[in-house]
Amino acid sequence: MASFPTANSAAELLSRVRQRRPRVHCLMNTVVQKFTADGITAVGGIPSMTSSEEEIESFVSKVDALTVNLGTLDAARRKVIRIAVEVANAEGKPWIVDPVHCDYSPSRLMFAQELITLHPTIVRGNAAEMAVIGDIGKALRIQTGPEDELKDDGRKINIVNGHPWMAKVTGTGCLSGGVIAAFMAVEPDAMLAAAAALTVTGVSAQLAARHARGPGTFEAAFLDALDTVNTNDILSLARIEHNED
Ligand SMILES: Nc1ncnc2c1ncn2[C@@H]1O[C@H](COP(=O)(O)OP(=O)(O)O)[C@@H](O)[C@H]1O
Ligand SMILES: Cc1ncsc1CCOP(=O)(O)O
Ligand SMILES: [Mg+2]
Repeated sequence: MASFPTANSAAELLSRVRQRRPRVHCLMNTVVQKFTADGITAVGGIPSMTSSEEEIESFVSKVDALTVNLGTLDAARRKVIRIAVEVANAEGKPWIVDPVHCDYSPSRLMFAQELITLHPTIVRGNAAEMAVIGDIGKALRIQTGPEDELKDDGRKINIVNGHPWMAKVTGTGCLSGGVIAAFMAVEPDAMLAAAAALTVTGVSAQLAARHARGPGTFEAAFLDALDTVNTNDILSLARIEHNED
């Protein structure tokens, strides 16, 4: 029987990420490449970021997990994403899709839906994006927001951590996709991995908010907290709720 995520499993998986230092490749929008890479590094992973057609096959072959983010999408990145996903699938590597702004553009929505037919491990978006995405097959569904809702074939989990300043910093959702990929690299159960990743980011945000004055100082304090968050912080602050319905 599948197990349910807990504060203990989140803390254990964070230790695993820090110990194993998984490699995560990010096909990331141009706005938050630096912030996403910094978040992955701070939590203990090793990011790579190229979108070059010549290099993508080699890079995906070298990493442990892949993040596909559809922000600032263009024709060249669509081509590279298709190659990356083919390599990840052929090599059995976990990958996550973030269908950024698919609710703004029919063309981007169609591309997101095309990717979903290729069996991503996880689809994560905000409420507006997840409202239009439709059927995601057997992928783990994550809708982030004031509460993060995670749903697979038998488990429904809410993570009630985080801070409103996360919504005032561009790219916290994109960064969460990178951190989730780092956790998927060390834990095959996508629900346990993603719940741990979102608990760690949410608890880190709460710790950061104690030292910040607004979104600007919060952004730096959040990266600091991803680096220093520890088992005690997680055990005392994690709010992981199991839903029966
Ligand atoms: N009001 C809030 N309170 C707590 N956490 C939040 C809040 N709004 C967003 N978050 C957190 O910020 C991150 C990004 O979520 P969201 O804003 O839904 O994504 P996106 O950046 O893709 O729009 C998630 O980790 C989520 O938990
Ligand atoms: C990550 C992010 N957050 C706000 S704008 C942005 C980039 C999204 O790119 P696009 O405008 O092409 O959706
Ligand atoms: Mg987003």
